[in-house]
Amino acid sequence: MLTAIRAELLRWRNTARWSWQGWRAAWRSEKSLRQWTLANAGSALLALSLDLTAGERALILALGLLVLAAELANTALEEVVDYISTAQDPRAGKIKDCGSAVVGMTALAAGVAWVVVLIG
Ligand SMILES: Nc1ncnc2c1ncn2[C@@H]1O[C@H](COP(=O)(O)OP(=O)(O)OP(=O)(O)O)[C@@H](O)[C@H]1O
Repeated sequence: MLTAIRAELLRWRNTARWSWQGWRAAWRSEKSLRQWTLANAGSALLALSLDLTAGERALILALGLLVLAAELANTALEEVVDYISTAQDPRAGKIKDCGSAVVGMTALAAGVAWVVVLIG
């Protein structure tokens, strides 16, 4: 039992380490991740300083993190496409454009949440 718990803790530690590695690699190469992180920090600061309910704050903070997650997934998609081939192909373009649209949709969701929270 103790061995199984130890193995599971080790697995979590490795998962956290590899996730951090992924974040750092994306941070180095992706200007848009850095820009979204900055925008998200501003949004989070605003959400924490305004007189919002806990639910409203939770929504704004969670959607902000979702934008960053989408940007990471988009980066992963782009890397996979370029790893397979850097040749021009409409399917490669479609994959990249859909990845980009995922980020756009999450950003739109965060924007809509802000508008509804502020205006109602
Ligand atoms: N291998 C490819 N084949 C066809 N079209 C491609 C290919 N690679 C990129 N494109 C298209 O070229 C345009 C620019 O894509 P690219 O990945 O270079 O943008 P990017 O500036 O790196 O995007 P992001 O800001 O999301 O990192 C997109 O419309 C994309 O679909």
